[in-house]
Amino acid sequence: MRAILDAHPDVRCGGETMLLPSFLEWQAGWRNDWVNNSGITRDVFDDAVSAFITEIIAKHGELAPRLCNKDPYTALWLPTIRRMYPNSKFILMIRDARAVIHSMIDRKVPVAGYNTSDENSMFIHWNQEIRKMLFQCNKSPGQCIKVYYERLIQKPSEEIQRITYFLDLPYSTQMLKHHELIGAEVDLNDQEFSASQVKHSINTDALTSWFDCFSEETLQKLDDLAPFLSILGYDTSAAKPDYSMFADDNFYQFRNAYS
Ligand SMILES: Nc1ncnc2c1ncn2[C@@H]1O[C@H](COP(=O)(O)OS(=O)(=O)O)[C@@H](OP(=O)(O)O)[C@H]1O
Repeated sequence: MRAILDAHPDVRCGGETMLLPSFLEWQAGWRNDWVNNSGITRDVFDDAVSAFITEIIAKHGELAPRLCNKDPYTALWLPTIRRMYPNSKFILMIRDARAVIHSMIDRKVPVAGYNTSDENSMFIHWNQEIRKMLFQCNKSPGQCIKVYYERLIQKPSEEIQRITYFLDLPYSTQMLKHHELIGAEVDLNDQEFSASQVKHSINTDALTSWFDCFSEETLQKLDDLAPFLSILGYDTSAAKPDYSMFADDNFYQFRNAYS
């Protein structure tokens, strides 16, 4: 998603900072003490925190009319970020937890809170995190949209138009060709875990890469471990679900209040 946005002439996301998720967690821990007679009010602390974030985002790449940042799970801090950046907009990327967890295990992506040697606990953790992020996103109408990975890769042009409309940006066909702009408009850091895939045009290869990778026992317990999977419209009854419904023209008409 961030490479697609980077391909827009007015946008610069750049690679993951790998720092902001830990920084956001750290600053939250200090907030309990702001009324400790030190004179550091919430506003003062917000100014200091946002100054740090702005410097990192602005200076870790080229300046552009629109700056963006992509780091995993920053949506957990949506209320704090919204308060500090009232004009900010958020894209909550949603993907089948089975694919997310398979990706973390297979690529050995270290994400805080996930124990890659216990797949059941990973589904439970995903469920907790997505619940919080959906709740925050739903409480931010006009400022947060949900984008389903399974729809983005099957209907890229429609989804990208939806995203640019939400971001109040002109649609750019360059966004469909991010792979042709790597090294120019799109800066790609080979340290990023998915760099080898991002180099390709938008494709559906990763849709089914998790098939046959989980134990039968885990797959049968999914509705207990991660009830948000079916709330979000994923078929938990099949070992090899059909994702074509995410490409339906009326996909958004059938979303429930949460999804
Ligand atoms: N061009 C293109 N088309 C379709 N899908 C693509 C593309 N580039 C990356 N990907 C898939 O995105 C998954 C990684 O996303 P992220 O970069 O956000 O992940 S990560 O934070 O680095 O883990 C990762 O999923 P998995 O393969 O399941 O790990 C990638 O395959």
